[in-house]
Amino acid sequence: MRRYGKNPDEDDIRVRPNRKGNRPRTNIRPKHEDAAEGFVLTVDRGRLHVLVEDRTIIAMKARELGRKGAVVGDRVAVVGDLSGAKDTLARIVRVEERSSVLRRTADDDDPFERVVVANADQLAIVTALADPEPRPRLIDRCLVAAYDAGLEPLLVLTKSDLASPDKLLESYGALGVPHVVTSREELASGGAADRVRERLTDRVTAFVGHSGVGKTTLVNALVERQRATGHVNAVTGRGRHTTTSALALPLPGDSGWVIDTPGVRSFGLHHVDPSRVILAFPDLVPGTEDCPRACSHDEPDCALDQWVEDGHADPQRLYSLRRLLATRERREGD
Ligand SMILES: Nc1nc2c(ncn2[C@@H]2O[C@H](COP(=O)(O)OP(=O)(O)OP(=O)(O)O)[C@@H](O)[C@H]2O)c(=O)[nH]1
Ligand SMILES: [Zn+2]
Repeated sequence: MRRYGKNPDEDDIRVRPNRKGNRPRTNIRPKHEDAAEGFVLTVDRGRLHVLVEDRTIIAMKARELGRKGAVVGDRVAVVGDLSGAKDTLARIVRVEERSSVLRRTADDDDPFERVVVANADQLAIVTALADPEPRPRLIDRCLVAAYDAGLEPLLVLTKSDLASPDKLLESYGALGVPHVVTSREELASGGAADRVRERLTDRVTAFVGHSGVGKTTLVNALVERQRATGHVNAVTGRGRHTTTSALALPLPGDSGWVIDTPGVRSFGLHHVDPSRVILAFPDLVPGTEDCPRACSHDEPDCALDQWVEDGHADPQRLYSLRRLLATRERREGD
């Protein structure tokens, strides 16, 4: 986490080295030098549950944060009563710079984007092979959200005791997305959790999935404890938006974080920029040089068609990219 100058006589404007080595950035020295570092575990009706050292404390946003909110996965600076004792309330005075931001909109016509999880580096997309039936469009939309946010996707296909994963895996073959297949038997033996955990080591992984796919069952197996009830907000009522509060759970032995998110019916992509999605297809990027300005790569003048026809890349890759991009255009519902 960031450190600030120890000498109070130092200039107020500090230049901090930046990893990319370009534009130097200035930072006003923050007021709360004595603040503790915290990690947001969940948000419950405006109250944030924050891990400070080994205690979970309840905190609220300080007014000085303005409209900027803290979400699950955020690294924050907290002041006030940090004892974690009953009925104490600390204040979050700063939200540290995020390494990633997973967003969704309630639906595609909704311009209001919600930050779902901060600082995740992987998105586990949980899909049942049956009961409920897989929804390839929802998977595609989650993939687009992952690529847009710079998260590595992981397909977790549950309930293989009910149906074969072959057909689904075939349609994702060209995308090269890593996958894990689990079944009821493997859940019982612990094998499923072991294999999924291998993919989670030392990472922050957000789990998303449609309701009923077995996400909670799997997450509980991964973290080896029953989740305390009442942490995750439920649907607030008909016609209103579902509260999207996720819950961060540590993996055994501090080997990473699982961030469980409430079941989703849709994954709005209003905010997605196609020029970021193509970055997940580095093999196709050189082919976009002759594209018209602001090409969506899913339009008649797109240069990728000719480029792929000339043999520079696998046509299946372009097909997959187009399929993903098209999920932004169509209505949701399946
Ligand atoms: N046959 C079979 N059933 C499973 C498997 N994994 C989970 N289930 C069952 O699927 C049902 C739904 O599982 P949950 O873990 O509650 O699903 P969820 O995705 O968390 O759903 P929500 O809580 O609604 O978000 C439960 O009855 C589980 O016992 C599996 O691998 N095979
Ligand atoms: Zn193009």
